[in-house]
Amino acid sequence: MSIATARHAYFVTGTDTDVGKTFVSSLLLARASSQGYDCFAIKPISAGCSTDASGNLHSDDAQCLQQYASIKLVEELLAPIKLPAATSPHIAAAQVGERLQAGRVVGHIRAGLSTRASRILVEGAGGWRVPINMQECISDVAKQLRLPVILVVGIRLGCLNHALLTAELIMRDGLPLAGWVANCLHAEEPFMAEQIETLTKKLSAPCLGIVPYAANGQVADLIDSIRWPSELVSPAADDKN
Ligand SMILES: Nc1ncnc2c1ncn2[C@@H]1O[C@H](COP(=O)(O)OP(=O)(O)OP(=O)(O)O)[C@@H](O)[C@H]1O
Ligand SMILES: C[C@H](N)[C@H](N)CCCCCC(=O)O
Ligand SMILES: [Mg+2]
Repeated sequence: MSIATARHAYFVTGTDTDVGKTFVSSLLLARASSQGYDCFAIKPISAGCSTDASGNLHSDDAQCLQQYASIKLVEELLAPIKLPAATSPHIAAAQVGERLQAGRVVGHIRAGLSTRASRILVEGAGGWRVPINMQECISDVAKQLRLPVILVVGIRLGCLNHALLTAELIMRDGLPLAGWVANCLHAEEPFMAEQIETLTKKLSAPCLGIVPYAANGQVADLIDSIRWPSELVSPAADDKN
């Protein structure tokens, strides 16, 4: 049974590509689903898609997000732009003779956002300043959408600089940083606790969770390691937002 509450939508970015944006988004969706919320995620630009036997492009990220969503979007809303090359979106688009435009990407996302749900995520592509063409970045898409941002920090050497720079740019771009997630990419990481403590002290947004390394890649056991930003306020305020 689903529960109807206020609608909370977030743009999910990361300190880099491969830091766990899809993994953490899946976890948030699994948590929202388990709590009875209607939820889904959109992956507006998928680069590095495989081609199936019928010649159709397939986005692993989109399929993963769809698996944990309680609302199943049609493909055109779930993953509107699919590109074969596993590289920056502007290069992947040029490879197929296309040029992406932030305004058009936003149009696709808005179509998806018109679907009714109370918990929604939009997963970026790579990090905050990844180009989608030579003038615009994925951050311009987030800016036009005016969505609060969730920053996934892949905990590894170098993440402090990447996280602090990204948070600074998100705020300079005028968007609220709704929270950040420490995602443990490795089972063992020297000074992991110290790195997370540093981020907790230096980032001016709440830590939504410390997601442990999942040796089996399963998210089901981890849904209590993370919170939606809306859970940090009282349940009454949550419904009014
Ligand atoms: N906490 C974790 N435990 C175990 N494996 C993880 C964890 N977080 C991420 N991974 C794995 O790391 C890889 C990269 O994660 P993911 O695909 O979520 O990154 P991403 O930031 O979404 O990348 P992209 O920029 O391509 O969208 C995946 O194989 C994922 O399963
Ligand atoms: C193909 C990859 N998995 C992502 N979807 C796109 C990553 C773009 C990174 C660009 C960069 O920062 O150099
Ligand atoms: Mg991803």
